[in-house]
Amino acid sequence: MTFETGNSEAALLTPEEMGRADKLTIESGVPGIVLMERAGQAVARAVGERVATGDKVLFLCGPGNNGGDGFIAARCLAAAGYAVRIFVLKDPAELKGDALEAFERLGPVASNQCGKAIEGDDIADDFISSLGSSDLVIDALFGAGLDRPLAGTVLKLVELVNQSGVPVLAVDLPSGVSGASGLILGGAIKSCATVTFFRAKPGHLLLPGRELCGETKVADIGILAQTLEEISPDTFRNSPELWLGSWPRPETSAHKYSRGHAVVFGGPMSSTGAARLSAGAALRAGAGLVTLASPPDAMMVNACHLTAVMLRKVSDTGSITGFLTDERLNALLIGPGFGVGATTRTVVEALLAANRAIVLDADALTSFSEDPDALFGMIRSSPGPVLLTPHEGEFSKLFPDIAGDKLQRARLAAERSGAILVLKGPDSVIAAPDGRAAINRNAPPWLATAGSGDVLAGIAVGLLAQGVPGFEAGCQAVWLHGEAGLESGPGLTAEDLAPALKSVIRGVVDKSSVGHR
Ligand SMILES: NC(=O)C1=CN([C@@H]2O[C@H](COP(=O)(O)OP(=O)(O)OC[C@H]3O[C@@H](n4cnc5c(N)ncnc54)[C@H](OP(=O)(O)O)[C@@H]3O)[C@@H](O)[C@H]2O)[C@@H](O)CC1
Ligand SMILES: [K+]
Repeated sequence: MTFETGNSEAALLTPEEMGRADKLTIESGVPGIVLMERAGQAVARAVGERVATGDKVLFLCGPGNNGGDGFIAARCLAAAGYAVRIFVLKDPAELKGDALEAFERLGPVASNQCGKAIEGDDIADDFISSLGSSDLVIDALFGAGLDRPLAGTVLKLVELVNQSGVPVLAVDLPSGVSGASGLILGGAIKSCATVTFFRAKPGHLLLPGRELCGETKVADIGILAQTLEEISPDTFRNSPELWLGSWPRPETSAHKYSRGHAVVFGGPMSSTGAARLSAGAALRAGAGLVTLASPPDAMMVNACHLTAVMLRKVSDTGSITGFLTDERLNALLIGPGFGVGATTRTVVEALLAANRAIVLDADALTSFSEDPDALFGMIRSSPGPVLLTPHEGEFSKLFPDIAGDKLQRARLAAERSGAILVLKGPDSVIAAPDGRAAINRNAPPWLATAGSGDVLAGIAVGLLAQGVPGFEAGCQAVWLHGEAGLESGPGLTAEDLAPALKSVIRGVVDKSSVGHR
């Protein structure tokens, strides 16, 4: 993979990769304590945006460098006139390296305002009384170095902070949240804001971690973007920076055939709406033409509801194969409302043999629950890009033995199936067999409504028809779908999404046109 500017801006770093960025920067001549100063000062600025001079700010500082960032911020805020109180987890005599240096830089603040959060196996009384009267808590217990579940008195401490109702600002990550996976290890701080450094971490975007971060701010601490070339991260925030370069911008001379022809395979008379939702979305996503391929019994009901989307009768696999001899039909979608069973498996096999870009959704996935390997074998022999768009239920049927966090599971499933995996949900993950993965965060909860997935699959096939590569098409589709959900607002139904795409696409086109006018 070439590491381009967009990738750099959208890159997410695991705690391990962040450690490498830190190490490379230190090796290039920037001392660790300088990075810690910048990190601590960024935290102090974020505090200054939330509480006023004179307010009581309580610091909880852990034994590592996360605690060190806390000491720096505490020194800056004390100097600025805030009523700072610092509680350390371990005896300061046990601090090492940059964290020790940061503690020493506290000077007189250390002797006047510092106490222990834990005495023996109990939470210190002094901490409990200070917590109740604080205006803000700074969680500088654990960040990237969290390596086991919170337990014992530390867990009690975290629970006490959460129960206090005092707002919390987290340094790097809310303590207890894994930066790599967003999972909660044992228990975790619930913060209203988080300040992280250089680049966000997967745990800031994946649930449940994302919900505990509050508003996440990424502070520049002087680590250069070039550092990423060495690290070559393969996890990204799903945002236009990642895929704007692949956005399908029609040439001035474009005609409808040059913008691709998507085909959506629809189901029987009793379930035709899903495929129509998909077809309408494919057209909105920019495919030049969209045809709904309908079984004979559903022709009338489809004909009554379609206008710009074309209709074609296909009665069996033979007539589908005949239809696909038209090579202009370059992207196919099957699944929404199609029906589950042997016929679906046969049609999917024919489509995968037809060497087109394909989206397999809903019933097309469920039909292979008994024998997913048969599907993966066919995908591997199909030269065109294949997108699988399961929700969690469909995923667990196709990949019953794949466990782990959402990012790991999507990656493993993409590798096993040979397809681009779009694992849907409030934090959808798009993963490619080559290891790239993107995490989406713009989907509002009101997108969880009947037909919403059919629209997503339709957007994806519309983008594939325009020649967008598989991974980017998956990322673009998920992002556009989320934005359309935001644009439509609470109370939306799936029918609202395709119309809402119009202004969303205008926004992307405006961004992608910069420099092209
Ligand atoms: N990288 C960068 O570029 C920069 C990084 N910076 C900052 O450094 C932070 C990372 O620092 P870090 O590596 O020292 O780890 P950190 O999060 O302080 O925790 C380690 C300590 O926690 C302990 N511990 C762990 N789990 C525990 C548990 N469940 N329960 C109890 N204890 C537990 C563990 O203890 P031990 O295993 O030794 O008992 C160890 O002592 C990073 O988040 C950011 O804030 C900035 O300064 C700017 C530049
Ligand atoms: K923290």
